[in-house]
Amino acid sequence: MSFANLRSSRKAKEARSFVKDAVTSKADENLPEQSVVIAGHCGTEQADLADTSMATSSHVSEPARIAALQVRESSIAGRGTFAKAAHKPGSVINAVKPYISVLSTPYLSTFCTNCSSPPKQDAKLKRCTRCRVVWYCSDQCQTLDWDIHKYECKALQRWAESAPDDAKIPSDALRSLGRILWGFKQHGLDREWTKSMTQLQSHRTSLPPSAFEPYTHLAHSLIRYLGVESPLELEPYGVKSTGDLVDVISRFTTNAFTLTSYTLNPIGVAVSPDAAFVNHSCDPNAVIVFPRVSDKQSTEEPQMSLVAIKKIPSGEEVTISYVDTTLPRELRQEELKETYNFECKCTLCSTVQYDDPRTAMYCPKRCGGLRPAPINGSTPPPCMKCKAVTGNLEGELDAFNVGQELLAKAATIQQSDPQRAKRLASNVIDVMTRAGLTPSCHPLLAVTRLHQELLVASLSESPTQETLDEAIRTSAKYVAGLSAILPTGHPVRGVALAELGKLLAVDEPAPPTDPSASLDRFPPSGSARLRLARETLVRARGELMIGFGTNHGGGLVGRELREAIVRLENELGAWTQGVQNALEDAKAARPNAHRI
Ligand SMILES: C[S@@+](CC[C@H](N)C(=O)[O-])C[C@H]1O[C@@H](n2cnc3c(N)ncnc32)[C@H](O)[C@@H]1O
Repeated sequence: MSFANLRSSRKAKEARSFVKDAVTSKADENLPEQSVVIAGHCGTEQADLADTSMATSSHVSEPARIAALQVRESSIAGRGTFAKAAHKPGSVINAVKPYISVLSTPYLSTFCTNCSSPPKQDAKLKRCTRCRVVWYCSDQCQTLDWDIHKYECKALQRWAESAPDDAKIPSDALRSLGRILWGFKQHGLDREWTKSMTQLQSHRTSLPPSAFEPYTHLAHSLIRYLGVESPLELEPYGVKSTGDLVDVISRFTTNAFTLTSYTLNPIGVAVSPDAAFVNHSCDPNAVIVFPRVSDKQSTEEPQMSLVAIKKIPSGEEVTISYVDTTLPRELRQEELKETYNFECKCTLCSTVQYDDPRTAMYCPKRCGGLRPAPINGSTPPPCMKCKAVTGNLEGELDAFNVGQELLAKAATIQQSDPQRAKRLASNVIDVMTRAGLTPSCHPLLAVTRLHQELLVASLSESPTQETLDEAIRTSAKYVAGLSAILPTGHPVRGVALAELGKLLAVDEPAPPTDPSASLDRFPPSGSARLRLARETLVRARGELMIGFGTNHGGGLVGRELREAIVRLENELGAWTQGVQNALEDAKAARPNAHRI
């Protein structure tokens, strides 16, 4: 069930709330200064929305972004991107529409192929009537995409005619490569578009043997998808040899970004030379996000935005992470080697991190200290505070192995059998927690995330108090784990906090009749819960203003939260007002009571 549905159930209750007068919103007082008028109890909704779009449409202008960055030789690797001015956390260093973006197959009918937006409210996407594969939110988006889709459309139809039933739509990689090559043909081989794309790094001469088979397979499929029958027919695409074809594929795999929805769900692939010269660090000073810059549909979306999450002095190299930085060193290194062909030597990777939260366990004697997770075949590391060593090494190693195995299993069946996946996740969490893993330790953090997603998805139109509270507790554990690893303002942290805040703000289906009984339990009930929801949402919004860019108003999630905070303010006001009314009513009914 979506948060939107849960929110609408809260709205129904608001209509029944016992407010006497309009309640003044206090949300403004706690929101960052640059935020504009908040849609509130008075003021027309239209006027407020206009303000919002004005504040958020001022993303980086063309001259500003050219002035902001410099690409030059880097001490990390090859070419790197350097800041030409100082940046604060939340500063949008660059925001551009990618050269190509492609939606993953499950999202083709839910997002527009041109602007990656979901349909406007009460509207539907329109499908291309010829290939019946891609969908658009407007005629304008369809027209703009036609330059490339005119080639793609025929290729998709041809592919479907000969493909088996379960592969009627080519993979994301194949559709992306098709768009890159048609781009070369459409723009011209001597044009800026093509030149920028062919300047991107290729690993053709240093590909590991493990890449030969997938590359060969992709090359064959690409030739079939393009519908070419002889090598000569590849020349208009700038491909004159097998080596050229390997270059195209390698440039794509080395420089592609995951296209995400505004809440960070992966929905496809994007490539842009404007972002491709940013090197990797496991402790980066910036992120790439797709925040949705304006509340309005825009053909300029998706805006691929490079946002500072730490202070970046002028002249410093800008870095992002190519992989999930909540993973421990070995797993990050494995993925970087496999996909990007390098060994990371950043500080996090090259120095021994005894206190790395990604591998932290509690002291076996529970003295309050932490210790690194044991590794198969090595002496178990002692607690860093009291030096105690585990007496249950085998049990702990088992917990890690079982955790990793069951995480993979639960992830595989999460769509087909969510109930079983939920039970599996819950059991694994128990095993790992009993073994002493901290909430940030891998794979406990990953299983907690999966469990939280499954719990939220299973909340029905009328969730029970028990299921809602369990979702809140799991969300809180996930936020705690993330907060130990990611810096303040990291967009993943901001979105996780926003999810927790929204869950806390959902109507309690069956709150305890005596609210004082819930004072020391988590989550609390009644007004204490609403206050916690508000605090969490305000904190989330502060972090989103960094992670999705201050100029972007914290992205669409940040802008949505601003409205959620106002609604909560009103409701909290209603509680206070209601209690006051009740006290006044009681006093009026007993005029002489105070004389007793
Ligand atoms: C998206 S490109 C980044 C720009 C690249 N340095 C260039 O000169 O075009 C990714 C490639 O850069 C190199 N690279 C990026 N970050 C690196 C790092 N931290 N250590 C080593 N190589 C890195 C790797 O070869 C990787 O496949």
